[in-house]
Amino acid sequence: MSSHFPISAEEGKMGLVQWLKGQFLCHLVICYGFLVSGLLVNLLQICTLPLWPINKQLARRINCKLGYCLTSQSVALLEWWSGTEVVLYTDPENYRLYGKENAIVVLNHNFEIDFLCGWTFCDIFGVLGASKCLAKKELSYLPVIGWMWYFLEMVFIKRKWEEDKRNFVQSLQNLRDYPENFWFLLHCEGTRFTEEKHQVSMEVAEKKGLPKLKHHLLPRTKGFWVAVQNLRGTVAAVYCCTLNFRNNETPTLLGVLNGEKYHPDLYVRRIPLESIPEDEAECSAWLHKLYQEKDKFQEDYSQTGCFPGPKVTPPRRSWALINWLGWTCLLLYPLCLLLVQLVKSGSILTILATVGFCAAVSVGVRWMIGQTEIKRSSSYGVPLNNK
Ligand SMILES: CC/C=C\C/C=C\C/C=C\C/C=C\C/C=C\C/C=C\CCC(=O)SCCNC(=O)CCNC(=O)[C@H](O)C(C)(C)COP(=O)(O)OP(=O)(O)OC[C@H]1O[C@@H](n2cnc3c(N)ncnc32)[C@H](O)[C@@H]1OP(=O)(O)O
Ligand SMILES: CCCCCCCC/C=C\CCCCCCCC(=O)OC[C@@H](O)COP(=O)(O)O
Repeated sequence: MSSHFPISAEEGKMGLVQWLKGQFLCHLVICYGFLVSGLLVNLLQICTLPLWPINKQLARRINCKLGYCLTSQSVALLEWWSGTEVVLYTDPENYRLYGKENAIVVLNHNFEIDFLCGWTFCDIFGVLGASKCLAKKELSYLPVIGWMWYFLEMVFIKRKWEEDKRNFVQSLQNLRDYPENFWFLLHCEGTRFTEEKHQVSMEVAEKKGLPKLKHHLLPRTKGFWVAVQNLRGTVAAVYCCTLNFRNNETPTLLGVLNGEKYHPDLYVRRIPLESIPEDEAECSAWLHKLYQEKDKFQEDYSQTGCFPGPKVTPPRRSWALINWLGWTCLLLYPLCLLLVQLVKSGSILTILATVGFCAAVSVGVRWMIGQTEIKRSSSYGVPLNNK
């Protein structure tokens, strides 16, 4: 039934803006800016190679800034384009420490944009350029983003412990003299939540005599223990982070690109590193208990729509937007000149080449976005003991 109330000018304007955000041409411009600036960032990172043996700390700092130039574009997309506001539930005493110390972040892995929400918090607390993650090896091959991570000393693993352990320990040791404050993200579940993986991991829990989890896969404990042991003295605390979205939202990166606004809530508890057991078996049991608590928070959230404790909506920083607009203007200018030349020339070949270029940009970024989709998740974790 149609409404009899006339829409106001303000509503009309909002409708137009929302319509524009869904248009392919806007997406093409955004993706073009992201890809071309990303390749330029990669190129500049390569140029820092000769600096590493001479002044490693300076090379690292420069790479953090370059990394920020690229990663913050996707933060700007979330905060300014889609209008998503991240809400933080945490102890105000701890809030003051965020961004001022190194930390290991333990986060659930249920959502396609959990990495993007993580980056947004990193930006809010000023650690985006230096933020790191224990990531599957496949991500290191991602054009632009994966190549950038190589210079940011991200830790990649094949999820095969015997093959990983040497490189893993060495990469963690390298972080001991990192010149900037960093957060090291660990998704202890090791893969994204699917019903099938959940069922398999709960069979493992049963065999191990552990309580079943409803909202998480059973955590794999080795990576956490090794990270804690190797980062003692470097990292001050573990941030136990539990992320969920209001109204049962299932956010996607394509949704963000289409300007859809989401409502993420993050509950953060700060746990001093000294309070975590050193012994592997005790540390493992400690992590299982942590996940049982996290599961309870998620269950309560699904009933009440909120996490415990005071909440705050930290203000978004303008840097991400300024950086994004700067790159867009810088890269749109030559593109516009090229298009004008193109129209003037009237050459079919040049027009075809341009259309081909646009199609390649669009397909390339669509493929990258595909990597974030849970339906394309790896088979890790199914069947039982599959690695
Ligand atoms: C204030 C705000 C604060 C914070 C804001 C939040 C975040 C911001 C922070 C930073 C952002 C930075 C960057 C993010 C950007 C992008 C990247 C995003 C995501 C990438 C993430 C990934 O790629 S996840 C995949 C890779 N990572 C991992 O796998 C890590 C977890 N895994 C481990 O740690 C593992 O231990 C391991 C891989 C190191 C080794 O695994 P392995 O299996 O060999 O050993 P384990 O001992 O751990 O496990 C073996 C035991 O497990 C049992 N088993 C068998 N099958 C299963 C099963 N299906 N489920 C559970 N358990 C299983 C098995 O029986 C073994 O048991 P035993 O008793 O025999 O030991
Ligand atoms: C201006 C903004 C430009 C918009 C275009 C943005 C394009 C960015 C595209 C891709 C960013 C790639 C980031 C990849 C991070 C994916 C993290 C992830 O979720 O990995 C999954 C891994 O944990 C577990 O894998 P499996 O579940 O075992 O399989």
